[in-house]
Amino acid sequence: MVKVLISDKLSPRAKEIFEERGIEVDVNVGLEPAQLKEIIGQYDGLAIRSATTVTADLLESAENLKVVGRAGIGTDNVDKPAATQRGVVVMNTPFGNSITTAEHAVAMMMAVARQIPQANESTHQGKWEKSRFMGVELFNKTLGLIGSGNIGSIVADRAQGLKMKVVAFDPFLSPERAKEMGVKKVEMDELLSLADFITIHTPLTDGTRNMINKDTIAKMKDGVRIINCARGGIINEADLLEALNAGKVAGAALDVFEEEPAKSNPLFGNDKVVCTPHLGAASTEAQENVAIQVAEQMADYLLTGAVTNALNIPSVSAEDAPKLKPYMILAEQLGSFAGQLTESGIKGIRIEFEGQVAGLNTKPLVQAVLAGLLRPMTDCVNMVNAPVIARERSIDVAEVKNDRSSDYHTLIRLVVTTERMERSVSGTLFGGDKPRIVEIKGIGIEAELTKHMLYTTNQDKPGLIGELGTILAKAGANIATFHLGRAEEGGDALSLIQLDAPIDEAILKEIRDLPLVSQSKLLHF
Ligand SMILES: NC(=O)C1=CN([C@@H]2O[C@H](COP(=O)(O)OP(=O)(O)OC[C@H]3O[C@@H](n4cnc5c(N)ncnc54)[C@H](O)[C@@H]3O)[C@@H](O)[C@H]2O)C=CC1
Ligand SMILES: O=C(O)CCC(=O)C(=O)O
Repeated sequence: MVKVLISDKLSPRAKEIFEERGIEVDVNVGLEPAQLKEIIGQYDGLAIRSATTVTADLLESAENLKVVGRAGIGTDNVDKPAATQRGVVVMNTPFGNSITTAEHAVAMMMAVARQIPQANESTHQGKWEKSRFMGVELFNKTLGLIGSGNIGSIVADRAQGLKMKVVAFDPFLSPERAKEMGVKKVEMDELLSLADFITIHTPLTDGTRNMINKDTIAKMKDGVRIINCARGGIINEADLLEALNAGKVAGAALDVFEEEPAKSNPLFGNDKVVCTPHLGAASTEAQENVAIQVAEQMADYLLTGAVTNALNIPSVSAEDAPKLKPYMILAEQLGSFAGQLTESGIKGIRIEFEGQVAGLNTKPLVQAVLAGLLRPMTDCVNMVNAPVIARERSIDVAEVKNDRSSDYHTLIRLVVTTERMERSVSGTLFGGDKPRIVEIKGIGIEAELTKHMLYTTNQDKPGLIGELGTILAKAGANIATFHLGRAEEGGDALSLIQLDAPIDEAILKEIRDLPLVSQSKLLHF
């Protein structure tokens, strides 16, 4: 019998749905990691919220596990690459708690504007401190929205109802969507300088971790108020505390913390800080929505193989699957390569299929490219919803097929046009099933994309390889493979270096500071 464990507090509807579908369910909330590891081997499915952390170590003991279902949005508590490697589908429920979380952000903004929690506590103590609690109005103030996806766009709508002006920074926000939302699309620095209130609605990724720090706070208006109902770790808590103490930041409202559960935190006890214990999604309605949705999705997958809202696998029919499998990996890698390098709004992409691949069902491949491309920007993208998300973000997607082969018997080329540039990347299959990159920005290069890749563009001049090697050796970073390509002798060149382990930002900076280097970035696959 199929067996599921619910390891976080979910609405009882989830258990009922599993049971109605003939699935055995255990509910065991609050397990220590070691206890969970001990029992996880019995289960085909694991239903969680944010308290359970699904690590590579846990997955090693999960020999029967087929699906992890997150009743909620953020899946930063799940090691998705490790789950993918073990063939475990990771699903989330991308929309069930968006309204509730947006409402919490608005409530937190009001609470910090009028010091409601502090005034509440004082009044309960019988102090009647009318003059202590002087607030500010929201009317006519500028709200800076960082991240304008599902939750951010609802917050923008509600804030406009309160007659606030909304400016938004989101690399994926198109001018058309900004207009539709009634917000002004701005760059990050402009947002920081304009906003009276700043609210964050991005996932926690390598790109957003520590985004609000000493430097970004310095660019904010004096007396700014900051709201974070997204994820801890996006705001540097030590830097925020310093800015609160210096009076630069007038108040902060935080639902999420660097370390959760947050039992102690340097910001606790600070009179300018309003805190809630990760309550963004905590409404009866949202919890009912996400519990029902996750149970239905997991039951469908476990009983019929149907896939909805999966973050790490494509939806493909059983017949096409074996033929498409190596191409799916290649397509996702090409998208991910371009997505990780893209730092401005994408206007359009063109996917060209040449030779053998042009004769296959390329629809899932387009979806795989899009999912790879959009994943660095949003937790919610999967092979199924990637085209919808691309459409919502006004990204034009064009597909070109040519069954004649050129230099390679089969080739996928991705061309991404952003607000600033056009970038192409192509790949083929070696030996019928081994994905290889064969071209980047018109420059020929042959490389396998593995877990940690250092991508560098530079001028083709003697000495660079030695300098790169020296920096990496000094940092103890082992080079597994080294691939080079150049447009012409002495011209633009690039390298893809496969590393055994990631390198930190300081080493990357050293590489970027080399006179011959124009760009260097660590990519993960
Ligand atoms: N406090 C709570 O209980 C809850 C927190 N969340 C958090 O809220 C986050 C956002 O949720 P949704 O709006 O549903 O996700 P979404 O995927 O619809 O929107 C996220 C947006 O952030 C943008 N983004 C990514 N990197 C960015 C960057 N560096 N700068 C500016 N924008 C960037 C993306 O382009 C995207 O538009 C989730 O990832 C989750 O971590 C979600 C639900 C409940
Ligand atoms: O499940 C919760 O309470 C948290 C929800 C959340 O953070 C999410 O959906 O990303």
